[in-house]
Amino acid sequence: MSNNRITTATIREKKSKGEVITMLTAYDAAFARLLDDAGVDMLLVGDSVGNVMLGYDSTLPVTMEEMLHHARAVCRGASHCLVVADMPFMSYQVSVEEALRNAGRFLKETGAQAVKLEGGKEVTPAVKAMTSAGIPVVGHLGLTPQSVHQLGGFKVQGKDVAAAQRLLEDARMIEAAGAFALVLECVPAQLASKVSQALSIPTIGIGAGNGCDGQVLVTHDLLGLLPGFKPKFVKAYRTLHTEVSAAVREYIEEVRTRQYPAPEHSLNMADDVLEKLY
Ligand SMILES: Nc1nc(=O)c2c([nH]1)NC[C@@H]1CN(c3ccc(C(=O)N[C@@H](CCC(=O)O)C(=O)O)cc3)CN21
Ligand SMILES: CC(C)C(=O)C(=O)O
Ligand SMILES: [Mg+2]
Repeated sequence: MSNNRITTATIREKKSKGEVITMLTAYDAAFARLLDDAGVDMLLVGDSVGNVMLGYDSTLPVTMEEMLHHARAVCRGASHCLVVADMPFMSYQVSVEEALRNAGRFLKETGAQAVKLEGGKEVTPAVKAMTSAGIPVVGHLGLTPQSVHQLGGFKVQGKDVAAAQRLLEDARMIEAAGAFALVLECVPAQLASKVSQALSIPTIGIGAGNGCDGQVLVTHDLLGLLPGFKPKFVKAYRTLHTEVSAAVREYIEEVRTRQYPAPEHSLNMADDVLEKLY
């Protein structure tokens, strides 16, 4: 571990100092290097890799092997920020033993420094086993996409009194189980603020308002690389899909009209060698 690497302690300290934590998703080494160099605090190898990179229509089909493959690539590209690997659906629900073994694979086989898993009270035995084994854990409450079929769609969570109270209780239990941070996805801003004040560990919001201790976003959403996907909480800081499309159209046109490759892109042999060719 290098000396200036962001650690779970750095992330906890940021909350006590009132410094806002920044987190983005990464799925490959090239993006990991760009985001790391830009100074983001944490990278999440999200199981959203299923939607964003693998063409699935949910996160449910994503496997351990796929997550390990992407986590390895991200860790090769990231040298300063803290890398968190998302545990895929069914890698931590069956038994605590299986959960612990799978969490351990991320630290052993990829270089990730922490894992993230979705859920409240029901996952606290797994969170305890992991943290007892020295594996830092990030929790995830609110809209938990691995439960999309049970939730009945991608909807804001914790809107009524009972649901809000349950979420606050789950948050307390995840903290007590040893998690060092907690993602809150698609919960009312007022509830996310309350949870953030009630916990000593930092909350990291996505669609959870400005009162969280940090924010996370899917990098491809902030760059506008996925035309058509625009939930209310997404801010597209650029519209790169139009840039990508324009660049590729130019390439196609220049190749077809023999403008590319131009002489400066061609590799030549020496004249005396050329003369000896028949
Ligand atoms: N590219 C990408 N970005 C994400 O943020 C993301 C993924 N993929 N895949 C995994 C999950 C799925 N996510 C989603 C998907 C859809 C909505 C959505 O349609 N939200 C509605 C909420 C409607 C309501 O209840 O009011 C919205 O309009 O914001 C939200 C989060 C977040 N995650
Ligand atoms: C949206 C974030 C929190 C996530 O879990 C993912 O990208 O998989
Ligand atoms: Mg996820």
